[in-house]
Amino acid sequence: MTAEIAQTQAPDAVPGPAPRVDSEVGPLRTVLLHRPGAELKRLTPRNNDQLLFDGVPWVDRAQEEHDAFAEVLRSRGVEVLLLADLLVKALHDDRARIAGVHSAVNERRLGIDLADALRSHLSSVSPRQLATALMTGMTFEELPAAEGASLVRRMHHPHDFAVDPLPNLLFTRDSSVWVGDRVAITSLAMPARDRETALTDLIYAYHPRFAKTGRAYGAHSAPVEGGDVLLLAPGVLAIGVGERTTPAGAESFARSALADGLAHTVLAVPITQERATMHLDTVCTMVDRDAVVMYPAVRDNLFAYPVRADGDGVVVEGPVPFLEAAAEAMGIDRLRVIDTGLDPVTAEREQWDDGNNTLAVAPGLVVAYERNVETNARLEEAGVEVLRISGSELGSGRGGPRCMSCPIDRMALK
Ligand SMILES: NC(=[NH2+])NCCC[C@H](N)C(=O)O
Repeated sequence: MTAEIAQTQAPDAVPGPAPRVDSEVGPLRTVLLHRPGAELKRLTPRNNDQLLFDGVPWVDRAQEEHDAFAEVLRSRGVEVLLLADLLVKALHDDRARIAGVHSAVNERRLGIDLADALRSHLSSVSPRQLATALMTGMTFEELPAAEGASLVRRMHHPHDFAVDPLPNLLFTRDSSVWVGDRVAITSLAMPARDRETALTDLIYAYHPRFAKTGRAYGAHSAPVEGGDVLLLAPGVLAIGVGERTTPAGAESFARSALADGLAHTVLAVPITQERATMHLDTVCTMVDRDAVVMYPAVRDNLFAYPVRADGDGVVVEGPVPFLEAAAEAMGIDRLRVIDTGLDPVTAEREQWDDGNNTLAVAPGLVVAYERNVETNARLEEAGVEVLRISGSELGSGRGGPRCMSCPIDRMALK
């Protein structure tokens, strides 16, 4: 099935109970992906670091790899929603259009006149053209011709960005996260990704499918990224705190989840503040209801600060060993760590290539990059079924199957 056919089939509203996500591994019903598009063509050796890519991907191949990823999910009965389709649909609402235009036009960069010209241009184009501009960005050379002189236009290089592209939209995990039947619009730490949440925000606000969806983490002030949020079990969240999510982000997310009754325990987990471990899900993902795959180098030194509700406030304990705190909060004897037993160099290489970043389709069934041969073999030895996808190009953005997916509906665990 092509992406084109799939999009025309995605219904605006689905009958039945409201979608919800209470775990990392409950059978996956619906997932949000973003098929990478022209925004990846904006990457050059001069801007790729700033745009958080480690190279310049071959875009056609990245799209093929992504289509194959989506197809693997569909073959397992998962409904795949594509972000661009949802965005176009949402932008049919005038309020969404205003919000979208507002998010794209940066007066500090453009100056008042050019900003006005861009605003009126973007307000006049079709929803699809506006969606493209919002995702792909615009260079100065692509701005509409305008009357009168513009110093800003004259002095910028034609290839400078008037509206920044969003190549990291690919990683839908980070810009929104479902907890129970609510969705939280996150607050992304890096300037290159900041505007992504304007798009997820307007999708959930104006796409008819989400008309009844409530919000979590309404404040979305301090940085919290979805890659740091793990739903270990119903009512139990782990939040990585490191390069992206800050202590303030973890605290306010925890407070709001506890106050809303979406969680009874939130484990704040410090992780090393560096690119290789930018999110908790780069070192640890769940592969079964009581099992995780974890980067061996962090296994014995992951700690957690358990946060629980206490009257109107919270109590904070710890630090305590993560695995023990998690098992206790989850009400199980032990949270198993799949013993990858890898030598440190192989482990480091496969961690970098997102070997620990798996997406569970059901308990004991995960999608993983094929290149992480050793980690995948150990998962299979431990009884986890691995659906392999290729990610030679997708991986240049440093994200694996979990990063590239935002579950919207999972069945309850029995
Ligand atoms: N959940 C994740 N691990 N996401 C990976 C995001 C990768 C992206 N290039 C970034 O640097 O932000």
